[in-house]
Amino acid sequence: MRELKFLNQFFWNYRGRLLLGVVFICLSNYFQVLQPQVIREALDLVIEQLNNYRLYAGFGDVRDEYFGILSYTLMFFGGLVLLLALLMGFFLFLTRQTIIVMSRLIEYDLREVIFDHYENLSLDFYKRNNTGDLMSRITEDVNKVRMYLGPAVMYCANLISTILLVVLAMLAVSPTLTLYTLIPLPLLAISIYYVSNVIHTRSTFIQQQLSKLTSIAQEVFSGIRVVKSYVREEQQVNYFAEESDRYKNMSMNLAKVDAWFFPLMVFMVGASTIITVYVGGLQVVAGNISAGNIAEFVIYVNMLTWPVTAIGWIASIVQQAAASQKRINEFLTTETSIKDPAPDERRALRGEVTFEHVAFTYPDTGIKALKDVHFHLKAGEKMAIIGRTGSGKTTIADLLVRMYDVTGGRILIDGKDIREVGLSNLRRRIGLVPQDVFLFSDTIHNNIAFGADHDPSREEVEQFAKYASVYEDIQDITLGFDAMVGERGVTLSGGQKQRVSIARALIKHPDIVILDDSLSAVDTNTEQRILGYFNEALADKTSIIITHRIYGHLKFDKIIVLEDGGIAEMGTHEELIANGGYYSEIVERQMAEEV
Ligand SMILES: Nc1ncnc2c1ncn2[C@@H]1O[C@H](COP(=O)(O)OP(=O)(O)OP(=O)(O)O)[C@@H](O)[C@H]1O
Repeated sequence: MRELKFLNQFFWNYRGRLLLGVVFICLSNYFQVLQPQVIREALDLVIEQLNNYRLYAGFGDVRDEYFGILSYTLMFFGGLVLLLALLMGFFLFLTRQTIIVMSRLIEYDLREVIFDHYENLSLDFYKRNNTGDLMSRITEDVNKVRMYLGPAVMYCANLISTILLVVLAMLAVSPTLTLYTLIPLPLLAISIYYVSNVIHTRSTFIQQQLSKLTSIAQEVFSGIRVVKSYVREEQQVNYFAEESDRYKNMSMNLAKVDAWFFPLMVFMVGASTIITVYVGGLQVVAGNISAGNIAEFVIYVNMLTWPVTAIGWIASIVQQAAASQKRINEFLTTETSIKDPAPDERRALRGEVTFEHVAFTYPDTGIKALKDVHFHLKAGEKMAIIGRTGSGKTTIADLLVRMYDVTGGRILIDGKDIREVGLSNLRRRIGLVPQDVFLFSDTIHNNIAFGADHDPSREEVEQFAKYASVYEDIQDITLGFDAMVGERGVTLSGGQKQRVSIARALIKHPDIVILDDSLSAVDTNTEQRILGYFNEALADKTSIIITHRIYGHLKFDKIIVLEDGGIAEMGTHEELIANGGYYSEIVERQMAEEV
């Protein structure tokens, strides 16, 4: 329950609504409790009038008069009960409008807080936790917490005020009858609590099985090309059927327990009613209470049924909410490992990059990705990083934008340790085109404009698409720049995606550009055009190009060859050719391929 304390600040923010909600629920219950009293009065009066009516059996006129009074009285009481019901309903409406609306507002705030926190967490957090888990905490767990914020709070206030008002009204009539009537109710609360718990446990398993089914289906449909080409349809159907069967059995088990819920409730309420009628009857005979009081008590018992049943239900909701809030808090208390020392910093970078004996070990796997990497790039210089797969090239790019912090040595930009410069400013000023291109499910225009700090015009977006050599490709698509990409849109080829991603990085007007293997899927002519832009428009910008291929079109000031996380070769094209190492090997291989 400690976990739920976190939510008190949200209750405090909406304290006005909460307080009003409690007042409304008390008023609603007050009018509800008046109803049985009116009914009792009506019943007692009817009995009395009936006796009188019978008494005047021989006196026609007086009899008729009594009959008139009786029907008038009944109508009056009927109207009164209706008025009370209306008042009760009106305040119940206001209760829901305050407490349930409050819970929805808190749910919204909570989601925003979690989303905002998620976004600020570093990449290693995302590597440690899978996306499904992150999603379920922000959706399902928040939903469960919402049940506590709204319904549980409302039913709890309802429970307390109903019990208080009803028991006070009952005690005013007969303490003995009250005691007898209330005996079965704690039993009802306890049994409902147990049944609710069993229902909850089984529902959780069902929920898990359902998400398993969903992910199986999703994976099969996403990988349908592989499934079809390996003729594995039947195998997948069987697997799905097996899991589906398990889901069905679990649901059947739940249905059995569910079936107990209402009979149990009806049984307990029935027992309470019988006791009331029996003990009440004895009291009427003894002259302690009136016959109308029995009817009044029977209505009270019915009034108490739902709130008492709700005890078990509330307890179950609170338990689930506490478990969910614990999971949410786990992430909310996770601090980002990448701190921003100057969030408000905004300045251009000159573009001087220095790696001083940089070492880096991935935090979770312990893989030593970089060892003693040492180089210096003057502002405006162009550098290529070449190396076998897994040699640490991407790691260099990630460290430069502080996706991770170095574990040894330091990285300087314009002579300053990057851990001391503004993180957002650093990322804003570096245009990184990552190796695994990701485009949002949005229009091509918006995907490119995403990179800009301002809201760029169509002309500007088109201009950068031209620089990235993807303009003509986009023109060939029916909707052009307004075409959607992603799951429900056009499918761009690997090379087109890479170039859209380059346009997105360039529209930032970055001071340092890093291309991480971003030209691997483009042909030589296109590559030539893109690199032409680097030679001309970006001539004074520092550029780092990670590649498996040698680009003859761009004159690199420095080329480094990485091997097992360390620099194996470093120099200009001519120097490295003269060296006769890995670099000259690929140059030779590439030349042979081109021939
Ligand atoms: N997020 C990560 N967590 C743990 N280890 C990682 C992570 N990313 C990369 N590695 C490991 O670090 C090493 C260097 O990887 P890196 O991606 O920098 O290589 P690369 O030279 O860019 O390879 P490629 O040319 O295939 O893209 C590899 O051994 C890789 O397995």
